[in-house]
Order: sequence, then structure tokens, then C-alpha cells
Amino acid sequence: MMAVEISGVAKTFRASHGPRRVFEHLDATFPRGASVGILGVRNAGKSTLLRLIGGSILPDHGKVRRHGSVSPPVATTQAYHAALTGRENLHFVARVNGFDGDAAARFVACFAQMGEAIDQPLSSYTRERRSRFLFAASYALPFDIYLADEALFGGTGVFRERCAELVQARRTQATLIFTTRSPQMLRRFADIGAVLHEGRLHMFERIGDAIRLFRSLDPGTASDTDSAPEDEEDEEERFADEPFGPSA
Ligand SMILES: Nc1ncnc2c1ncn2[C@@H]1O[C@H](COP(=O)(O)OP(=O)(O)OP(=O)(O)O)[C@@H](O)[C@H]1O
Repeated sequence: MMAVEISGVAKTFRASHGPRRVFEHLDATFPRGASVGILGVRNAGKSTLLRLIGGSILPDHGKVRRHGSVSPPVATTQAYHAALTGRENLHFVARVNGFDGDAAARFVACFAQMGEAIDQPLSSYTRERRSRFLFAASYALPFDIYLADEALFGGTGVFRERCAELVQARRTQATLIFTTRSPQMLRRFADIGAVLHEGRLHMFERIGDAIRLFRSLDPGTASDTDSAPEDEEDEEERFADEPFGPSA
């Protein structure tokens, strides 16, 4: 049983300096219940693939079939309104997706230890609280398929570790599709390793095989070992300053 099936997808962006073809004929399948980690060098098309899966952009040709509800990308700010409180935002997002807003707000208030801030506008949140809210909210609704573009979990200190445990828990309940440039993230969170290269997605049941292919494409990761510090912290930084609300 598949969670997502991609067949014959083509996608070209029209930029001012000319067209940029990211996919010409992409085929890929994502098994239900599996956690698939997608490695790829810069500009390989990882974000484009995630956006196609999520439906925020459409293919020029081909089909993306989703079997189940799909989350917005983890820690995305675009679903939220800065002037609304945390609780109001969660109610809104839950309602749009057909889920229980009260349960989502309870979960986030407790998991992110929001205190009274759950009833204050997002615009008043500190950087740390904002990050906790975004990551807790990402996993508060029971989607069938979670998407994460580079930042799978975040925050600092104890919250960060609890957030990683939360991802592991969701991984046992749902399908997870995430992109990364960190082989260690694959080892820690993926059941299936994938490498996006020249418009094709190569999938491996053995994570080590995916990492070997990736390292051969990106010599910068050649010295990366299991004991090296994780580099995913940089990946989530960009969420800290992104404005709330839909992007232009
Ligand atoms: N909206 C867009 N308009 C024009 N070009 C785009 C657009 N989105 C992506 N591209 C181009 O498509 C290519 C793939 O971009 P994408 O962001 O999907 O790669 P990526 O693998 O996620 O890169 P990174 O690791 O740097 O985040 C890049 O050359 C990028 O410049």
C-alpha cells in the first residue's frame, strides 16, 4: 500500500535568467507507514519535490497521488496569522483540515509548555517560544503523512530532545517524508534512504547505500561520521525569522 505515488512528473520553473527544468519525468513511490529520508546536494530539487507532494505547486505534466491527509511542511509559518493567539491559530488550522482544535491546542500547550502564551498573539512570542510553538503544532494534528523540508524537529535543550522523541513516535503512527543534507538525520529517522540526483529519486532499503551514493555526489560530506555533531540545527534556523502568513 502506497502513501504517495508520483508518475511521469515534469516541472520547469521560468526564472528571469531562463527556464530551470528540475524534473523531466520523475517516478517515485512512498510506502505507507515508512519514514523516507531524501538526501540531495544543493539545488537538487528537494524542496520542489516536497512542494509537489504537498500540493503547494502543481506538476507541468504527470500525476501526484496522495492516499491520506498530508501535513503542511513541519514548522511552516504560512498557515498562521501573527495577530491571532496560538489557540485561535490551532483551531483554525485544525478546522481547515477536519481535526479537533481543542485537542490540538491542549497538546501544544502541554508539549511546548506554553503557559498563558497559548492565549496570546503569535506576534508577542519570543524566538524560542515561537520555535516551540511551530514544532509542537506541526505534530499536533493526526495527519496520515507528515512532510518536513530539512527541519524535522527543533528548539533547544530538553525541548529539542523531546521534539526528536515526538518525531520518533509519529514515525510509528504515520508516513514521514523528509529532506535533508545530513546523513546522520537519515540514520536516526529514516526506514528508507533516498537520493535525489539529476531529476531522479534513487531509493534504498539500506540507509548506508543511500549515504554512500550521496557522499559520492557531495564530497563535502565525505568526512561526516556517525560521531560528528549533527548539523540539522542550521537547517531550522530559517524558520525563526520567517513571517507568519502566506508568502507573496
Ligand atoms: N519558484 C522558483 N522559481 C524559479 N526557480 C526555482 C523556484 N523554485 C526552485 N527553483 C530552482 O529549482 C532548482 C531546485 O530548487 P530546490 O529549492 O527544489 O532545490 P533543493 O534541493 O531544495 O536545494 P537546497 O538544498 O539548496 O535547499 C534550483 O535551481 C532553484 O533555483
